[in-house]
Amino acid sequence: MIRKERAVLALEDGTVYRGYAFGHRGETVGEVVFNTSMTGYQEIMTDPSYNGQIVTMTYPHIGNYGVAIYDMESNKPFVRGFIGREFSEGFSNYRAQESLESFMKGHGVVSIQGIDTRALVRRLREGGVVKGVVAHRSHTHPEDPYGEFSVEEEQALVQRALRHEDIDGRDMTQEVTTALPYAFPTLKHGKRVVLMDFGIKHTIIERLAEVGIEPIVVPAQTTAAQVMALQPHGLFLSNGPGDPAAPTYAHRTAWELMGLLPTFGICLGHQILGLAAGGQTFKMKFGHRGGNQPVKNLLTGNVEITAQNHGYAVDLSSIPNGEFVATHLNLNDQTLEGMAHSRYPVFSVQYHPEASPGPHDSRYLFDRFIEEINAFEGATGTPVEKALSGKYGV
Ligand SMILES: NC(=O)CC[C@H](N)C(=O)O
Repeated sequence: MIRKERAVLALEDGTVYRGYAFGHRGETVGEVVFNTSMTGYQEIMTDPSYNGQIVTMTYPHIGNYGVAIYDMESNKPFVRGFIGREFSEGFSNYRAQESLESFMKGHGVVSIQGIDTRALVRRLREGGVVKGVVAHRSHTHPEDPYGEFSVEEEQALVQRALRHEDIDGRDMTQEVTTALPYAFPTLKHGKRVVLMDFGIKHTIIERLAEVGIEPIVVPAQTTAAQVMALQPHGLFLSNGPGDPAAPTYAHRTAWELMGLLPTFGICLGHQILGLAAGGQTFKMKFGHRGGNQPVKNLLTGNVEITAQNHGYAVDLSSIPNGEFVATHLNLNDQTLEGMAHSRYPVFSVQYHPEASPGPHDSRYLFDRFIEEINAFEGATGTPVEKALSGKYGV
């Protein structure tokens, strides 16, 4: 009989799931969320937007194609922990260099498998996301990693989850943004776009480069004056972790630049545009995380199947004076998925048009961005006059 090292997942509501240790041996705490993608575990783990979260994959078998260096969305995993029904120990993929477990061990990702992930996801859907602790028995009882935790020990882990700081209200962009600006070299000379890095995924940079954009990636705290000093043709606001209401400096920068540059925002970047315009965001019960979220494009009437990863949404009705209008809606719960400024070439989506992992239905948004940049450049007058000429609005 193979003896497996024990582990538990203890939630702040007192629920304890007993399973087996996987990945780096230790103990971890974070917000427990679920993702319904069937593939893309590596991209999910390395997406900085998951900073502070422990991700449960609903698909029951994870890890069988290993981990490949080309599939990194950033330089390391940002998930605080990973939960699966069953993780593969081996892998079969000519592109891969290592197994999921060796990747997790190399980067300190504490994980648990062998729990009833369907029951866990039902709980998160019904009660909303909660904080939780994943603890490996080998961490506290190295002499007997195969034994059970006592009820007292499990209750202490529940208390640890309860005491953990909420994501709500926390500015986490500071933890993931680049320390220094850097340029992304492209083969052909392209349009210069300042990319505010709140926790950028590499695939977004690649999609921008593909349409002829040369991004200059700058730290989240960069001011509007510093952005303009780079003489860009456009502005991009990236995805990122945490509560979008917290990084108020970013709302100010976005507000000061509104109308001066063609602007595209994705996910956290979309939320920041809503907040910059005086609107509000709210925390959703369990968010949207997966690769098959249906979104209606209100401009074309098409339905796009989209990749998503967010726990907050913009309340469009809270934005004063109809500054932004809805362009995309989620067909599952009717929340706002995209908006455009009523006068300026400024638009954004809550979902991830770069996918990775996910369908490619929404890639046209990158073409739209370069079209807006080219049109803005071709127009005459001051930046505000160009933006106000009305040619580039919805
Ligand atoms: N992917 C993202 O940019 C996520 C945005 C934000 N942290 C949210 O959870 O809603």
